[in-house]
Amino acid sequence: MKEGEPLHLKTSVTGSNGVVQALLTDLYQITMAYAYWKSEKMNDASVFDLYFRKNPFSGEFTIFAGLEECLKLMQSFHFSDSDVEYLKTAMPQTTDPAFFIYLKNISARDVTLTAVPEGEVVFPKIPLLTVSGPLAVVQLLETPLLNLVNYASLVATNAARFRIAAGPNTVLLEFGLRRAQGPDGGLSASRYCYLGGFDGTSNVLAGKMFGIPVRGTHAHAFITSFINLQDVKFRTLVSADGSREEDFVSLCLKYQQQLPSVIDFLPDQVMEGELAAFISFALAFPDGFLALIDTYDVIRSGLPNFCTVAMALNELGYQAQGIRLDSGDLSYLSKVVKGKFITMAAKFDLPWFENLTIVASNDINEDTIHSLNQQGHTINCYGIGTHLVTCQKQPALGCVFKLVEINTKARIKLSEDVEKVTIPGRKKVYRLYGADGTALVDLLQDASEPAPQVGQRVLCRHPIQESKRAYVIPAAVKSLHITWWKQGKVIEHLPTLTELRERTKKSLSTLRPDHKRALNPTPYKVSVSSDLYTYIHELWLESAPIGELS
Ligand SMILES: Nc1ncnc2c1ncn2[C@@H]1O[C@H](COP(=O)(O)OP(=O)(O)OP(=O)(O)O)[C@@H](O)[C@H]1O
Ligand SMILES: O=P(O)(O)OC[C@H]1O[C@H](OP(=O)(O)OP(=O)(O)O)[C@H](O)[C@@H]1O
Ligand SMILES: O=C(O)c1cccnc1
Ligand SMILES: [Mg+2]
Repeated sequence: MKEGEPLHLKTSVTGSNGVVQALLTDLYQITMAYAYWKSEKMNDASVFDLYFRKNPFSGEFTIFAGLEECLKLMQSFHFSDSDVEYLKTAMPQTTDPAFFIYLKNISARDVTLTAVPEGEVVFPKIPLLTVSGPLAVVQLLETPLLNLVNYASLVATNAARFRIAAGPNTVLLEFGLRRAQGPDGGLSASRYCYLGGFDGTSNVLAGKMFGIPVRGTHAHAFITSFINLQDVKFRTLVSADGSREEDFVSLCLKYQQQLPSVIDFLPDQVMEGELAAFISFALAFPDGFLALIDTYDVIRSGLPNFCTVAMALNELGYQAQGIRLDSGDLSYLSKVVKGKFITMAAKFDLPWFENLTIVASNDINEDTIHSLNQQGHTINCYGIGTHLVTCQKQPALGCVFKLVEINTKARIKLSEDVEKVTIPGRKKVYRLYGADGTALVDLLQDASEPAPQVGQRVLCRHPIQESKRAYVIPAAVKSLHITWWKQGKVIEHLPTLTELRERTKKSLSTLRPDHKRALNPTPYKVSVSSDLYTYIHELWLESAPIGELS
């Protein structure tokens, strides 16, 4: 199985999550469907946009994710006999029985879904999905589509932010399953954190289902379960080349005598149980020895014990992998560890000792990583759980699903808060790039307007504020929306998770660094064409009753 390749065939788009189904919706979608049906509006031609209004985490970008799951929903969308039987009990007795026959026969075959490709960087007000089709059916899709996009995009964005904070070369592992919001929260987090730039997950089911590399170390329980060396029952290890077999415990004890003068520790202060645990782990995984060294005392016990076992492994032709720190001052301790590794490398002429993995975990968030960067550290791998998967800094994205056109007539939703006024009509979305490949602005136009052309000046206007406008001469223009679902079929190739992860990386690389910085990032411009600006404001005036003062 290739990395990022799920077990099922991509073309089949079979539902991977049985919970995602037509009934996973709010009751009001069903009651509205009934009222539409009663007034014979159910087949009115509707267009809805799904978008968010504000980037999460005080940031200025968002990663769009969840599209493949939306397409799976489209494919499986129907009400089964038992769903309909249940709905008969949930709806009032007065409900016309013919409505349930209508419900039984609906599907997404007459729905068209266009969307930004999954993994793309997106911004407020940009329709991530535009869903058009029979009013009642598209209305019924609102809740599950929002559910599938909101958390996926939020956690993918969170992961991308951790990636930016950690830099491109640090390994990022997602350790969140135990803290996630339920089983699906855990699985979704693993999938979309990988999309957002993580390198692996501890979640084994996510590894099987999505082809994400699975990684792991061991827990404090493993260390504390060993009391002394008598707990090591099988003591021998065959060398890597198979030429000899040694009593591995004795070999470790030999190095325990040699090392104090090299890395400065007192043999009577190292914890014997910890050494026994490390030895047992090394015997089980001689090629993959990575030890959790903070159970008792990193400097006095964990680190000396690690070096002892690593040297014994080395004598038998195996290279240790590294250590994990899960408490204490991670900047200070990582530097101490690195210093000792450098000493070991020099003393024994083992260059790889200098580059061993130093994993840090323990309640790490984006700010911790920025702070560690400022202080200086030698961590080259983070294991991150709670803050990543629960998105503690901002637990919801707030995507909305708004009607923008009915029977070819544009609709607008007004609000006291001008930022909440919807952008009416069926639109097209373009991203305009500068000569150096950076994204300059996203431009929304009415679908009937001609696309902006490379090298030709376009007036880009703030959708609301009259004075905010700019001329842009794009060096490249990308139409952001693709039609994914039409006439009951997925009509585009769906990328693998690895391809989506690559897209995220590439898309983020087109964004100027000041849009991505953690503190007070510059907002990216989302604008409308001059014609769309005029249209919005005309419709706004038409739709807002004039007050009378007396
Ligand atoms: N150098 C550092 N700068 C900023 N934050 C750090 C640094 N080192 C560790 N942290 C963070 O500080 C917090 C320390 O956690 P806490 O106060 O619970 O102590 P602990 O080290 O886990 O102690 P315990 O030994 O009880 O497990 C963690 O969230 C960790 O990520
Ligand atoms: O801290 P997080 O970012 O959520 O990462 C996952 C945590 O889960 C594990 O231990 P656990 O927290 O279960 O036990 P501990 O707190 O006693 O180490 C691991 O040691 C990490 O600390
Ligand atoms: O493998 C690990 O070290 C791990 C996995 C899950 C949670 N904490 C740590
Ligand atoms: Mg913890």
